[in-house]
Amino acid sequence: GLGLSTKRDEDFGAWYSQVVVAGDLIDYYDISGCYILKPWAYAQWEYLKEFFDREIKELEVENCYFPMFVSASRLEAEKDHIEDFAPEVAWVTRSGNTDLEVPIAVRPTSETVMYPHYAQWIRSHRDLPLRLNQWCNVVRWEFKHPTPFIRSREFLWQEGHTAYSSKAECDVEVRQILELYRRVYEEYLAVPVVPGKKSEKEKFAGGDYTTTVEAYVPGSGRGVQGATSHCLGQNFAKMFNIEYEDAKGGRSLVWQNSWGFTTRTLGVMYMVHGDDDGLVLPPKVAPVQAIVIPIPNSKLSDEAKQKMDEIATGMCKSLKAAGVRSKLDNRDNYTPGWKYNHWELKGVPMRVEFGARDLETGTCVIARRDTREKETVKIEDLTKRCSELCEQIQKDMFERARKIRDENIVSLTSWDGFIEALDAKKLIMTPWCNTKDSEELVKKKSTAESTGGAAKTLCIPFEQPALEAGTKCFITGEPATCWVLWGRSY
Ligand SMILES: O=C1CCCN[C@@H]1CCCn1cnc2cc(F)c(Cl)cc2c1=O
Ligand SMILES: [Mg+2]
Repeated sequence: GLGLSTKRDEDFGAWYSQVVVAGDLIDYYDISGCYILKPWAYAQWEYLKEFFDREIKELEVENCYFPMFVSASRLEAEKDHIEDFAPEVAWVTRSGNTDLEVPIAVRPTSETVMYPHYAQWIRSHRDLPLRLNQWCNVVRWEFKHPTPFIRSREFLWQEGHTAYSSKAECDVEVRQILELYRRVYEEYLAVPVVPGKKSEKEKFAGGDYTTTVEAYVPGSGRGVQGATSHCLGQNFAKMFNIEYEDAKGGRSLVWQNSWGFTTRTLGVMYMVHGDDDGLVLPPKVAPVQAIVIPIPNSKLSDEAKQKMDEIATGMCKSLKAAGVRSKLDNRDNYTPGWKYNHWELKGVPMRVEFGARDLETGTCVIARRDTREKETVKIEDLTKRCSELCEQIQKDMFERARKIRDENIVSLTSWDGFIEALDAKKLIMTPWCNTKDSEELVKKKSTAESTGGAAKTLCIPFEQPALEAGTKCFITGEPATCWVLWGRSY
């Protein structure tokens, strides 16, 4: 299309940087790693937020808001918790021309902001469970190459922080939230994900275990962590002395979870579904699902043109009434061709073309953005057809992405072919002994034997293929205890 000068399969990174601007999602900003989320992107974030917020409220989570500033003393409450994160903490050191006595950190995540107050608020078992969530921004001064939505120095997210009196309750909630993240990806973004458990090396070190939903980006062949739901165990309860008087009058530490998803979700969707003509939005998150474009021609009389406009306006009205988000583009300063290209770049799922001939035949044409298929329908059937197509397109986009994802996962039982598979943009399932050393070894070997970047474990899928007795780990030859998914990742 007019907007993109790089083809997706030519240079995926360059294509992506262009498509997020041509699709009117972001504008670049004069501070590296920071981006402006324009309304077309923000509306999509709101659809995800609306779904997730409604669902967590069903789970009796309450929203709140904590300050974005963290004192150094609190942030450094647990040295080893933050030592490897320290380089990415942003600090406020002065106001105006006056240095602050003590620098203040900008929240990179809110455990150290919230948990001193959890310790104050939770005194008795009657104060449990405590289930709080906040929708906010966080700042992490990343040094890896920034990528819009995928890796930025400030991003929007939700962070849930819950406290229970038993590990069993935590284990249940961790998976309830992870299922909501799976639905965000598979039901809203039409992106297939692999739910699983992070390895000891890849998990959140401050927690007990981390669960994740892992997506696959065909254009780069990389895996990408989609969202995380951690069981923190009692680690933070010990760190922040969050203890309570239990029903038997004894003292107990709480058990905690924390979970989050971010605006990265949108970037993953753009990468998975976009094409050489721009974004391709799943209807569930498309701010406009059907764009109506009347195509008057010069031979038409004024009253005929007027008639066309009235009918097109009527189409939008009845589409909206049927719950299809529609918009009329009857601007007279752009040609139909320009408009087709414009709305294709933005990824609008359906275009309704209404031309002079259609005026006589009482028809219009629906053009699908995902498959480019066109069909002519009677105007009185338009609304019903567009509603059906919203569901059909959503389903077809998901199925197509899942087929491509499944075709790009290979199984290997030895190191042979591992590098070739990575270089062929595949993810790799292998039998594994599940040790930190073996994961270090794969990282080292994949760095040494290829230039495309190291491989890491993405997750130990909850859906485990059969593991025959005596199966060996693909890298150490030790007895394998599970199947694990490897890949290069963002
Ligand atoms: O992933 C989530 C879901 C939502 C709530 N938080 C957890 C853990 C966050 C890990 N993490 C992630 N990044 C961090 C960056 C930092 F600079 C510091 Cl000081 C700490 C961290 C850090 O703890
Ligand atoms: Mg990080």
